[in-house]
Amino acid sequence: MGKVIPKQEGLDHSVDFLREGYLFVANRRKSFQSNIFESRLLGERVICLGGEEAAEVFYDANKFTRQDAAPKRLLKTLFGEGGVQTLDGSEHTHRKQMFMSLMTKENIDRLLRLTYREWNQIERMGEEIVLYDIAQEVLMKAVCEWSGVPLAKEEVGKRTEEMRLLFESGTSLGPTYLQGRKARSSAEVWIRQMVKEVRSNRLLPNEHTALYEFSWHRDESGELLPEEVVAVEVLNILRPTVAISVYVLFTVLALHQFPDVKEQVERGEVSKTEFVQEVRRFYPFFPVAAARVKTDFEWDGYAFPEGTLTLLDLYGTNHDVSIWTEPDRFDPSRFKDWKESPFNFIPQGGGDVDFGHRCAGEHVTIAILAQVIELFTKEYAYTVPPQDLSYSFVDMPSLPKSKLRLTHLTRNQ
Ligand code: HEM
Ligand SMILES: CCCCCCCCCCCC(=O)O
Repeated sequence: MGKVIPKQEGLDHSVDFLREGYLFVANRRKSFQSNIFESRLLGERVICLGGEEAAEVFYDANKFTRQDAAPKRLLKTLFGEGGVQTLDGSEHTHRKQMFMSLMTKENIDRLLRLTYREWNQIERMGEEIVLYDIAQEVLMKAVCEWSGVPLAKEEVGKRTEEMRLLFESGTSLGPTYLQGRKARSSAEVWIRQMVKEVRSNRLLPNEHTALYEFSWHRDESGELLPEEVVAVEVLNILRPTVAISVYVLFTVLALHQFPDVKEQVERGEVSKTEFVQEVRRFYPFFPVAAARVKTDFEWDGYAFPEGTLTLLDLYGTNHDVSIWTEPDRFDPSRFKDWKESPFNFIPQGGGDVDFGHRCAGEHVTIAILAQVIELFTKEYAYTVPPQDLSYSFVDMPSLPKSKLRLTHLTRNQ
């Protein structure tokens, strides 16, 4: 008889999850003094895990499946139906390769040239700007061009807003959630129309762009993907890239709030990449990853019954005291002698990126944020006027309340 998993009593704690957000799992791991506990969420028994060893078992594809793991409400807004996040086994590996074929160094450099050009075309220099909005338009214009997706000037606002709604509405209730669903169906219609035009040679995107590669991708049996799936997958490139705007805010916030660390970067004592790693570790972004137990197994003496929904605490693992000394201190130098493992630093998932569900866009994210550090330490001068820069651990995703207003933004000659 296996060990009993510490259990949070009570009927259903979905409200607690929404009320405690990023700290829901971490709070209970602390109160149970355990890296595993069970609760009831969304009307079913859920096992919650955290820490490096737990991440290792969570990413074992023999133990966990992604089928029916993501809650329906996230499929209707954030992820879409039938995307790579929901696949397993060889079907997943084959579809993941379609994403990873875009992530070559030369293709990422091409995206960086596009984001650099868009940063340098910000119109409202000198006046007050809201960095969250500006960053989203910069990233949207760049990633659409990178992906071969035509985006007319007059539709930039609408399509960027739709991407924002996809990643902001997943955990909202009521009207915002419905706005998120509407944004998803509108965005999918938009891309599906393009796929039709690509497949009838009326629209000719370049090779090595998402629209080209995904429209012509052959699945394992040599078939083209249904166009609604191509739309979901193209949006799995556009939406997360626009979502990097959240990390852009936290990167500029960190430069502002930790001036001594900013000087270390400017003096080269801390590298841009180390700073970016610490931004991805320190700030809350993706809270948990979800999977289901594939077949009964036992880990560390605990029984995992087939079909059980299991959550991995991403934020809490990046702040786990048994992995990180003084986890709540912003200190990029901790990455100088960091013992890298696929399971102890997992802001964008863990495990293997080709054969597992680790984020396909991690290198893109790091590259874009390193460019932001270059811009906001060397190439731009700006003032951060008094504003509410606090961010909550309850909102998912979380943001500085003011969305980071900047004034007197000018380019250093
Ligand atoms: C260029 C930007 C990005 C792209 C193209 C991208 C794309 C993807 C894709 C396709 C997946 C599914 C991988 C799979 O199921 O095999 C994924 C997973 C994931 N991404 Fe990203 N993403 C990007 C940025 C981000 C950002 C900014 C975050 C925020 C923290 C993030 C967090 C995650 C997480 C947590 C997962 C799930 C990992 C898991 O299922 O275990 N991604 N990403
Ligand atoms: C429980 C899931 C909560 C989702 C809130 C954070 C969403 C960020 C998504 C960023 C990457 C992406 O768009 O796939």
